[in-house]
Parts: sequence; structure tokens; C-alpha cells
Amino acid sequence: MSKQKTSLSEKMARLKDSFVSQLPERVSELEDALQQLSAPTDASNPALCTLHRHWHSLKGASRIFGFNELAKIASLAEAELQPLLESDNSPVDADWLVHQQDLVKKLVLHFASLDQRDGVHKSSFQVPFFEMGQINHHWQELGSPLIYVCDDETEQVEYLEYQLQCFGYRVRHFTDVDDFEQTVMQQQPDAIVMDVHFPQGKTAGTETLNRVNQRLGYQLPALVLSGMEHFEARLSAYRAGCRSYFTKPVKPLTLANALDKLVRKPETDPYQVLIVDDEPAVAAYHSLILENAGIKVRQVHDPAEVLNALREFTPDLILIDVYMPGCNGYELAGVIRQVPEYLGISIIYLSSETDPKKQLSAMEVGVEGFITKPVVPDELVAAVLLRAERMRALRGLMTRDSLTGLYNHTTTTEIISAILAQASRYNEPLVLAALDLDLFKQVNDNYGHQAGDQVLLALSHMLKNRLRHGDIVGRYGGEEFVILLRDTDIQAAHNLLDQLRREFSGIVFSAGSDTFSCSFSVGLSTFVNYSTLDELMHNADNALYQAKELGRNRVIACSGDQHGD
Ligand SMILES: Nc1nc2c(ncn2[C@@H]2O[C@H](COP(=O)(O)OP(=O)(O)OP(=O)(O)O)[C@@H](O)[C@H]2O)c(=O)[nH]1
Repeated sequence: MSKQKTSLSEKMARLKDSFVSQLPERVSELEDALQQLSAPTDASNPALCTLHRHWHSLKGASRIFGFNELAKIASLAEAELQPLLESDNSPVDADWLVHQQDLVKKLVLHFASLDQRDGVHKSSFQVPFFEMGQINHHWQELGSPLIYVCDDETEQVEYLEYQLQCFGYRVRHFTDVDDFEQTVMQQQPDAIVMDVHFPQGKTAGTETLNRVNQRLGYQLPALVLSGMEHFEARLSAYRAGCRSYFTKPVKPLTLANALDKLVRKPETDPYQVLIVDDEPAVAAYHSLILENAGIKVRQVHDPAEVLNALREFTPDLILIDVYMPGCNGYELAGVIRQVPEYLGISIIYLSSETDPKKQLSAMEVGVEGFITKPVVPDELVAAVLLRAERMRALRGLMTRDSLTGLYNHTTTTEIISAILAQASRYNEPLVLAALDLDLFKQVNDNYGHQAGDQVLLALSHMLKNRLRHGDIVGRYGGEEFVILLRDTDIQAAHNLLDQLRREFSGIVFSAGSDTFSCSFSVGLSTFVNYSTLDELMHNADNALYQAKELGRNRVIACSGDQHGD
């Protein structure tokens, strides 16, 4: 068992112990509620509600921690309460009360028998469900993706290697399949571009790939780039796990897009979930399950605190318990839905309520689903991931530019403004770059709008691959981009953008039989404490204007900044 699994099961065992140690308190709460009901009063309903809440939550927690007998007793008691709750203020009869008290006694007896069995709650705690798949963090390494290109046609490959580097890939070239095999067994790349035909055989390339996959025990992300078009070559590629097959010559952008799909990093920001449950142990239990799947969780135990929590924590999804004191889950969902900014957040009930009618009416306040406790951990993770992914995808449609996938104008402005406010507080050095493609109208006019789109795609591709995770890139307008480089001074920003400028102008685009290149100009401005986004943009735009005036294809820093062209 891995270290992580051990510590998880330890945490789970601690939660279970804490549930057990709180049982006497739960029993006295039940006894108090029954005591109140036995006193002759007109207002029996609030006491009935309290009693119902105690039984209900005991049922849920007992099921979660595997105390089935306790859960059965609580469930029976809860069912007996139901008709009384549904009929307005009908009196509680003596027999009914005695039966409820008997159930509490039964609970106490069962609890005592548990306690006599030495260490039962510790040793009986099994967490086999934590054997579920761990998140693959293989992609999250720093730097540009590393590509192995295995092809014995040196000239063609050198050209391709250069082009892929312009798109932000690191490339290592092998002309011999044996060399490739030896290296790949020691260091695996992010993706492979493999030829099929080598001196060792007609399908030696794909056979090598197949063998490597078998030796490693998993499939490396790979695609085939071959001069051969026949079926045997394609079949061997498929058998080696290559779902993409390109015949030479291939456009560098086409290949870069295919590689992008192979090496695409999953969302680097973990999904965020807010759990609202008045039972700290139950909230902690669900929290552990989700955290184990790489999800970031915040717990709130008092419904009145939810709006405060939402001001600091932006969840993709909120999981709400239904039965809570003061404000039930349905009411809380309604309150959250009153706030327009939170209308888009998915809300799911996590409750032991199994009555389908109640579940259905609970969803009327704009709640997306009902997960019944006790949950199967894998199912909870799957349900949460599914909705969180959808939520992110919807958010993506609103915040991203549809052609390039970069932030759109509005979102870029919002994100950069928020970062500037933070940078003022921490004195973080920042540089804003305004980037504009040169003579782009001519590209469209000479080679067509589609060719122009390819240039925009290539540029955004390069920027995404080459900038650091915390940097912000947005498509500000048609052929204008804005970049915020964090924790960077003007000199370093100048060097980086100048390097990108040189590489980008080296990309060869093709339109029909024509080929062409394209360049861009950049204006830079530095962030000084208290400067606003408008000021920064204004300064960067002035510098960009100068760059265009001076002949384009250059990077200029705003004259107030130390570094010129
Ligand atoms: N293909 C394509 N073209 C676009 C898109 N958005 C804007 N454009 C084009 O970008 C061109 C911008 O042209 P101009 O503003 O005259 O600038 P320029 O030709 O790049 O000249 P300089 O900026 O002075 O170097 C226009 O022809 C727009 O139609 C787009 O999404 N796709």
C-alpha cells in the first residue's frame, strides 16, 4: 500500500473514531428531544423536527462509517416520525413515545456492545474504495513538451524539427530505431513522431514502438509520419497505438495541432468543490474522498457562512446536505440562487433522502442532482468531475476566444486587473506586452482568410506553449494579443518576446502551392505600483506604435522603461 493510501486510511480511521466518541452526545440529544415531546405542549412540531434531524443525521453518518445496525435503528426511528411531520401538529401518543425511547435504548445497547469488542472501530475500518485510480501527473512537468522524432530522412526531419521548435516544442531527433529504443526506455518523451519504414524492415518503426510500449507496460503518446500510404503500414501504426497517421509532406501547423492533442495537459487548476454539511465528520469524510481524486475542497458547517465562503472560494460545484439546523438544503440552494453571480454554479444535494418525490421537488430551486448517502466514493468522484468539467467548459465558452482558445478581451481585462491589484500589495514586478501581427491584412488578401486563421492559431499555440503557467495571454482584438508576464522585469520580458518574435518569423505557412512567413511587433510597459490597466495598455500601445513606425518585426519598451529596442 502506498504512503498516500496509508495516510488516507489513517485519516478515515480518525474520522470514524471521532464519530464513535460523539455517539453519547448524540444519544443525549435524542433523549432531550424526546423529553420535550413528552411534556404536554401545543407546539410539538419544532421538537419533532429536531428529533427528525438527529435521527436522520445519525442514520447518514452511521451508514458512512459502516455501522449498519446503528443506521438501521436510526432509519426505523426516522420512518416513524414521518407521518407525524406530515400531519400538522397531530399529538404525539404515549405508545409512540415509548417506542422511540426503546429505539434510543437499543441504540445505547448496541453502542455498548461495540465498545466491548476491543478496538472494533479502528480495526474494522476498511477503505478498499481508495484503491481507485490516482491522478496521472505525468504531464505536469515544467517546460516545453519534449518530442522524439524518429525518422531516417535527415533533411526533412531537420526542417520539421526547426518548425516544431518554433511552435514551442523541444525536439530530439533519432535516425535509427535501435538508438530510439534505447533512449526511450530511459527517458520517455511527451510524444513521439515515428516513421514506419527503416533499413531494419518495412514496418520497423511501428514495430519498435509496439515493442517499447510492451516493455514499458503502457502506451506512449505517438503518431506516425510516413512516406508510405499502404494498408499494412497503417495497420502497423494502429497496432502500435497511433491514432493519427500523416503522410509526408505534412504542414508543420497540422503536425503541431496533432501533437498538441497528444501532449495536452489536463486542467492544471484542480476542480474546486464547496461542501456544506452541519456534520463536520461527514463533511470531512466526503472531503477526503474528493481530495484523494485531486479536487480542492472547502468545508462549511454552518449554512449561514456559505455566502461568506463563496466570496473567497470559487467552487465549480457545491455539495449541500439537505437536513441542517436553521436552514435546510433546499432553502440554502434558493438563497445561493438569489445571487446572480452564483447562478451558474452547479449545486448537488448530498443527502440520505431516498424518497424520489422529495428529491424531485428539491430540485425545483435550480439544483442539478441528488447523490444519496452513503455514497460509493468512485461514484461521488465521477458525479462531481462530470459536473465540474461541464461547468468549466461552459465557463470556457464565455471566457475564451473560439478560434484560438485564449482568453477573450473581457476576461483578459478582468484577470489582468485582478492581478494588478494583487501585485500592488506584494510589489510584484510585471510587464504588459501588446502584440500585433504585421501586415496581417496582406496575409488575408494574398492567401485567404483561412490562411490568416492558421497564422493566428500558430501564434496562440506558440504563446501557450512558451509562456509560464502564471502568465496571462489574451486575444484582445482581431490580430492583437495582450500578454502579462508575471514576476518579470523589462529586460527579461524584452529578451523573451524578442526570442519568440525571431522564432515565429521562422515558421513557414502554406496556402495551396504558396508558402509565406509572418512577423509581429510588440510594445512593452512595466507595472509601477498603483498604475492601472488603462495606463499600462496606453504605454504598451504607444511602444507598439513606435515598433510599427520603425519598420515592424521588433519589440520596443515604452520610453519610460529602462530598456529600449
Ligand atoms: N483571418 C483572420 N483575419 C482577421 C481576424 N481578425 C482580424 N483579422 C484581419 O486582420 C487585419 C488587420 O489589418 P490592419 O489593422 O490593417 O493591420 P495590419 O494589416 O496587420 O497592418 P499593421 O498592423 O500596420 O502591421 C484585417 O484584415 C482583419 O480582417 C481573424 O479572426 N481571422
